[in-house]
Order: sequence, then structure tokens, then C-alpha cells
Amino acid sequence: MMRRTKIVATLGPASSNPDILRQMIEAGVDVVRINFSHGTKDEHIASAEQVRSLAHSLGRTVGVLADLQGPKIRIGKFAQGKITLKARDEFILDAECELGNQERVGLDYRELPNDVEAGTVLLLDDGRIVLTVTKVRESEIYCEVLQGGILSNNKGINRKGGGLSAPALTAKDLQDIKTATILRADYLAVSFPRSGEDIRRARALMQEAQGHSLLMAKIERSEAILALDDILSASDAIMVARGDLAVEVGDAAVPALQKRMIRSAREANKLVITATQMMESMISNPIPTRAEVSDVANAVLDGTDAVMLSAESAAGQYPVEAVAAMARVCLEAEKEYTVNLSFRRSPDTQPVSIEDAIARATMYTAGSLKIRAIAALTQSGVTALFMSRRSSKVPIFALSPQEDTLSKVTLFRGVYPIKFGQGLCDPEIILSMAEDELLRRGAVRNEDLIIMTIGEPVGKAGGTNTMKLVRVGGSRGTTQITKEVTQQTFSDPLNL
Ligand SMILES: Nc1ncnc2c1ncn2[C@@H]1O[C@H](COP(=O)(O)OP(=O)(O)OP(=O)(O)O)[C@@H](O)[C@H]1O
Ligand SMILES: CC(=O)C(=O)O
Ligand SMILES: [K+]
Ligand SMILES: [Mg+2]
Repeated sequence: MMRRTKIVATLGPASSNPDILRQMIEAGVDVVRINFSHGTKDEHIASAEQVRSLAHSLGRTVGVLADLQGPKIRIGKFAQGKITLKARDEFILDAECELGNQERVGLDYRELPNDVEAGTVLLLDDGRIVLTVTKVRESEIYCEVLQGGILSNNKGINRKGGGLSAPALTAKDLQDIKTATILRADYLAVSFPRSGEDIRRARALMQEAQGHSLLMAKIERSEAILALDDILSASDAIMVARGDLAVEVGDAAVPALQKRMIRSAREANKLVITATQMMESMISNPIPTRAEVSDVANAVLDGTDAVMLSAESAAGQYPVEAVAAMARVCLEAEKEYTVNLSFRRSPDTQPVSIEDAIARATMYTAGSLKIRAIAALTQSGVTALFMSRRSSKVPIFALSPQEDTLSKVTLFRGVYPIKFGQGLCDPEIILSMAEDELLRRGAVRNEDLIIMTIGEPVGKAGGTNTMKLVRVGGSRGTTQITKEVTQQTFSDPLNL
């Protein structure tokens, strides 16, 4: 069995050593996340290069996700690096403060005093420290400590319940979008979007910079939950960004929201990553807790495309073990029947395109006959995306000559990239060579029944219009069953 759920690993000091990174890729990393909240432009470009060249040397394709910092409000630094706050202490957040101490600390967002008032609850460091605002005086926010703890440099601040005015794209993000283009990010993640408009704006800026990334909206504000449909329609993918989201909506609300977001994303033909603290204890332990194992498995059963490692792979002691643990938990969870989110609605909703119609026919057939594999010959990857929105145990191989398509499908659940078809244009030859390629890779065996999809004429993006059932190694496609049922050519049935 091949693992269907994909693994995203955040890069950082713990994963910059090429030997560790190679082991992480071997253990199952499908996509790396470069967090623009840390590090420099040159470091990001070098990381992407390093990942691609290591993956190449291993005969693998690994996607690159560039995660913009966004308006994450952070405190400044302390003279001593950190302080300890106790309940009922007074503490001041002060945009004018240069270097913090036991009494006050700086802020990287000058507007914060305008966004809070007496009674506002502020959560620091993903909610580990809780402050209540007592009064605001110009640049100073006076607070009482509700829940104390150790507070160190540059920790994030969230307002409980959301409602901070900061726009989703900061001046730094505009520069970082250019960097993401230079390093050819497959996915560009926008942090803290409030609406579809924030994503449309990011897409316009990315296109202006000549970028070709898919746009991902990180759902981590309470406003984003209300605007989920609008955000989904503007995005290619979403991330259930549980770290900030839990702080804004309360931790207890997150599990149900995760399920809703995954279902909504799949129904809208969008991709979804489940992120943050999935294997948190593996920052300092070689094995996960039972609860973490359940968390990863439940995300798999919910239908997520991918599960993500943050500090576990960026700054933890066991980055390779964390990837391996995720891989093994995903694989096991996938053996269980998962709720089929998609077939139920198939009869009631119109396919959105010819590719969608072919993808549905393919997945329906794969579910009703003993099909070993699906080979989607694709330029843009869109047919593979539609196929992967339907839950199935049949592997979907995306065969494409396009490197950028192959590195994007790394995130699609159940889809495996295979470089194939450069310079070929005769569909008969392509289909027969694709069959050989799958045989050569051990993905299929002689006599297996497989489904192949292709667009004719060949070479045009997004033109899949043909589904074919093939008995592998048979007399090249003309076995009993193919004569009877197959070669359904849909000639524009939707009038598109
Ligand atoms: N490139 C890096 N350099 C240094 N530390 C890192 C790096 N990447 C991650 N870390 C550490 O790992 C922790 C978790 O990683 P993650 O990428 O989720 O950071 P974050 O700051 O919480 O993310 P975000 O900005 O998206 O909210 C960070 O708080 C940081 O301590
Ligand atoms: C990943 C991220 O940004 C979060 O969980 O908040
Ligand atoms: K970020
Ligand atoms: Mg976040």
C-alpha cells in the first residue's frame, strides 16, 4: 500500500543539515514549508534549491510551500532574552519601547493600542500567557497578567475573539512574494486573510511578480471562518492553521471547525492542510503521545490532503522520527473506511467542467471495478485534482512532462507525480508508453485493469476529455472489457 495523505515539513535549524534533510525526504516528506517569519531571502532561496536537488538525487519530487509572515503581531526583544510573569503582575506593551524588561516590552505593530480597550484579552505565545488590558495611554497598553509564565523574545500576540485591524499583506509580505517567485514556490500561503479579497490581492501581486504558485489561505482568524466560502472560491488551497486559530476562537472550537473546513475544501475542489502541534511532544521525544497519534489519524479520516510538522521538523530534536511517525500513522489510518464525502453529492451537483466529468466517471468506475491504478496524463494537473477530491483506495498517478505540475501534485491526497511524456504527441503511443512506465516502476502488473485519462489533442493544458480502461500487457488495450465498456469519449457534453 502507498500512503495517500501527504506530509508537509517546516524547514528550520533542525532540518538544514543536508544529511538530515535527505533522511526526512526518505522518511516521507512530500512538501517542505519555508516560513518567511524566520530567516532571510538568501536563506529561503538556498533552502528551496537544496531541497530540490536532494529530492532529485533521490528520484523524488518534493513541493515547496512559501508561508508569508503576514500581520502576526509580535512583542520585541528583552534585554535578558526573557522574563517571567506572574498572575496579577502589571505589564506594559509599548510600541515605543526599544528593549524590554520586567515592566514593559516593545511591539512591532504601532496600531495595536487603537485596536484594544480596557477589558480586551490578549494571548501571547499561542495562548500560553494571558493578559487583560486595564487602560490604554497613547503608545502604551497597560495590562494585568491573568496567566503568567516565561515570556521570551518575539513571541506572537493575538486578541481573543479576533478583530485586529491589521491588513493581511504587510510591506514585508510584498517583498517576500517576490522572493517566493524567485524560488519558484509551488504554493504561496497567505497568513491571517480576512476575506476572499485578501487572497485575490495576493494573487494579483504574485502574478505581477511573474509567479505561478497556487494560493493557499491560512484559516487562523475568526473572521476567516465566517468568510470561508468566499475565501475558498478565491484560493486553490487552505490551511487549518490551528495555532493562531485556537487562540482566536478558543481551543475547544477547533476540532469541529477542522472537520468543517476539510469537508468544505473538498466539496469546493480545493486542497487542505491540517497544521500545528500534530506531533508537538516530538520536539523533544522520539515517539509521539497517544493523543498525537489520534490527532494525525483523525485528520486523515476527516479527509485532509496533508498533515504538517512545524517546530517538530524546524527546531525539534527528532525531525526524521517525526516524519516517520506521521507516515506510519497515516498509512494505518487509511486502511479504515473513510466517510465518502464526495459520491453522496455527485448525483446532485453538476460537474464544473469536462475534466471534472471525466474525473467523476473515472472514480466511479475505479470504485465499482477491480482497478489497480489510475494514470492521469495531465498538463495542468487539474484532472488529478478533481479525481483526488473523491475518496478512494486506488492510486492516482499524475503523468506529466511539466515539472511545475509534478511538484504541485505532491500535496494532492492519493496522487503521485511521474515525469513522463516530454515531446510525445501521438495518444496511442503515449498511452502504451505510460503503461510501460507504470510496469517499469512496479506500480502495476501484467493483467491488471487500469484506467487512463488523456486529453486530445495532446499538449493542451486542461483538456482531458477521454477515459479508457486498459488491461495491462493485454493486446494493447483491446481486451474483452475494453471492447465492451470503454473508450468513452466525452465530446463536450456540458457545452462548455
Ligand atoms: N527558520 C527558523 N529559524 C529559527 N526557528 C525556527 C525556524 N522555523 C521555525 N522555528 C521555530 O519553530 C517554532 C515553530 O515553527 P513555526 O514555523 O510554526 O513558527 P511560528 O513562528 O509559530 O509560525 P507562524 O509565523 O506561521 O505563526 C517557532 O516558534 C520557532 O521557535
Ligand atoms: C501554521 C500557523 O500559522 C498556525 O497554526 O497558526
Ligand atoms: K508564517
Ligand atoms: Mg499562524
